[in-house]
Amino acid sequence: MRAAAASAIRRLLPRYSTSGSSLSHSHLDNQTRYYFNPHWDYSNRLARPRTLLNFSPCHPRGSLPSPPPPPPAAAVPAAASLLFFSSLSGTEEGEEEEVVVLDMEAGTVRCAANHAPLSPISFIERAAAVYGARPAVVYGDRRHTWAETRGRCLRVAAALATRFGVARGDVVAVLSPNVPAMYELHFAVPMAGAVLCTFNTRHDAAMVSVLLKHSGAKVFLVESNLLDVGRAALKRLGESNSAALPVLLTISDDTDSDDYEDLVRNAPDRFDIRWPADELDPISLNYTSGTTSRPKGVVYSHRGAYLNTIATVLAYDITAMPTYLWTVPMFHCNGWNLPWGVAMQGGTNVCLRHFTAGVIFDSIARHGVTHMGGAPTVLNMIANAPPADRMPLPGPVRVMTGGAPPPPRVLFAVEELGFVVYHIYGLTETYGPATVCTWMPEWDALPAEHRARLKARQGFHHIAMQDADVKNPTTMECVPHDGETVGEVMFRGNTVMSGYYKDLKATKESMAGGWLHTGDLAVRHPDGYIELKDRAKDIIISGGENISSIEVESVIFSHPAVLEAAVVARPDDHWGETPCAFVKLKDGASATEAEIISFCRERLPHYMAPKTVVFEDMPKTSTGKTQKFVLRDKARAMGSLTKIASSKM
Ligand SMILES: Nc1ncnc2c1ncn2[C@@H]1O[C@H](COP(=O)(O)OP(=O)(O)OP(=O)(O)O)[C@@H](O)[C@H]1O
Repeated sequence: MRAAAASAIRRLLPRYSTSGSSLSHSHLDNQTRYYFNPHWDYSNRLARPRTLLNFSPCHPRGSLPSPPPPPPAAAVPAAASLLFFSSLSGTEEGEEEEVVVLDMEAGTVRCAANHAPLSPISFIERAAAVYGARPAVVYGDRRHTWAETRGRCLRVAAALATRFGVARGDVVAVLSPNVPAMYELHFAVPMAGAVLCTFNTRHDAAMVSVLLKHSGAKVFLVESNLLDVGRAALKRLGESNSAALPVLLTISDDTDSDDYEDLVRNAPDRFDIRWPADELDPISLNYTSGTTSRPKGVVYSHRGAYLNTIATVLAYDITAMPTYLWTVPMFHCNGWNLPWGVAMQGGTNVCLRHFTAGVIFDSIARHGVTHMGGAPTVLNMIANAPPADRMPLPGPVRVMTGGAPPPPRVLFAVEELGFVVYHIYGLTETYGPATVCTWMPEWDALPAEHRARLKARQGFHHIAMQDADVKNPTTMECVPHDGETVGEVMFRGNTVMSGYYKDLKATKESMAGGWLHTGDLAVRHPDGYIELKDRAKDIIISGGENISSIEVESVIFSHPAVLEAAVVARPDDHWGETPCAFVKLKDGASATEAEIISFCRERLPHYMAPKTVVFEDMPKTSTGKTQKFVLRDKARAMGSLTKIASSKM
């Protein structure tokens, strides 16, 4: 629908398809012209109209003309509301400025002076003005200031628009690790009025071609090390698709053979940023991790991205001019909004193509990193870094973790090294971070293990999310705050996605009853904190008892020989299912199946302890999540434990 709306806007107002608007407001006149207000239900004559009219400075105070009577419903042209939205985006030189009368006894208005569509583009505009000479992007020997970065983004936007015909609402796809171009595209693509779609760098050509087709990308930027995948994806797309293929552009460290640098070098000198016509215009299209199913295309708006950026920056205590180390992939929920967040605070982005624990410690020492992020696997990597790779931290380093349940033992271990962990939880559907485990100062005095257990809880919604709750999905009643009753986590608010791309049915289903249904199962503690127990798909039901795989994993993680653990259901003829643990041991460590099982039985009710333990590497998504569906398939293939045992007898 939004695509249809966008093309209708283009037809109605050709100015938006070419140069964009300049946000200048020069002409105010006495002529009053009314537009239909999309917020006014014309079929309901009792609804109080809020009128859009031309502002006239000559109207004496309190004497704005009374609004016209509502037109008959049939007379409202379908395009009227589109005209309304587009007219709010600012006026060109010589055009009229429109004002919405909000009323408050006919004294309040919405106009360019007091309303602009919220957009993260404004963060880089401000960063260039305030922090212009300060470093924005560091990558190897490369350094760009904020003034340079803003200029480069604008030139890329100009080149995309003028050389490749990228128009408002077009999708620009990117397959790249965290190199400077990937950072800049988070601003350049929205500046061109287009929608940024970043792909998971671990996808194979088949998946990339499916996503290219689904997204309808017009331009496809691929980092040089991923060119084989990119080219193979385009080849597959060409074989299965009659539509025009996206233009392929390369991103390379070798600036001489880099299409991206060519865009920067050969862009037109002048380009007006295409600010969103409406703050709900899409800014990005993010495919989910595909942990439980085929990735879904989640649409973010400028408004949601703006709000979630501010909320994330606040939740994570990012004050002015931080140094941020890029260990969260920018392709995942737009790097948890922090390409925009670091600009908001005029910080320095330390970009990395790949990293190990050694690279992390080295970068922290070299650049004075103050903030970084990472899934619990990254924390685990830090906690288990070989002594030769470790370096003392130059100061406190704040690490935001999320994306998967952080085992308390891992939280404990990284905090021992001097990191300060912030635990956030969210989904692609909530622009990444949606809750934060808000830390209470009185908890500092608790024993370390208790602190880690408290920090492993997911907490409360952040300030931009209206509400988070744990509900019975059938009755929609809230679960009691008893730390035991399990329900589904649900969200509502301004940082819930606009919807699934091209899938209105799935969008409506996901938001049934006025809440976003997450599929995550949780309890609420007496202090109100939410604690995740499992994904609905991952819970194990054994002899009628629900077993939280997260709880069993936390215990296995606390075994000194264990590096990683994941627990899934193994079908069982007698119990229905039994817990089956997949375990990866630390280098040089050893443990047997019987040892792990008895370790768990000493710390958990016996029915929760795994009945099977398999020692092997974990299959992972590139966002560091264990692919439990792969492990479930393996456990299923093992067959019923009870049957095997009884046949042995
Ligand atoms: N802090 C956290 N603690 C526990 N689980 C978390 C945390 N953060 C995220 N998650 C898990 O990650 C999920 C969101 O992941 P994401 O949106 O990246 O895609 P996915 O759900 O893994 O993929 P798909 O929906 O395609 O299966 C949440 O629903 C939750 O299960």
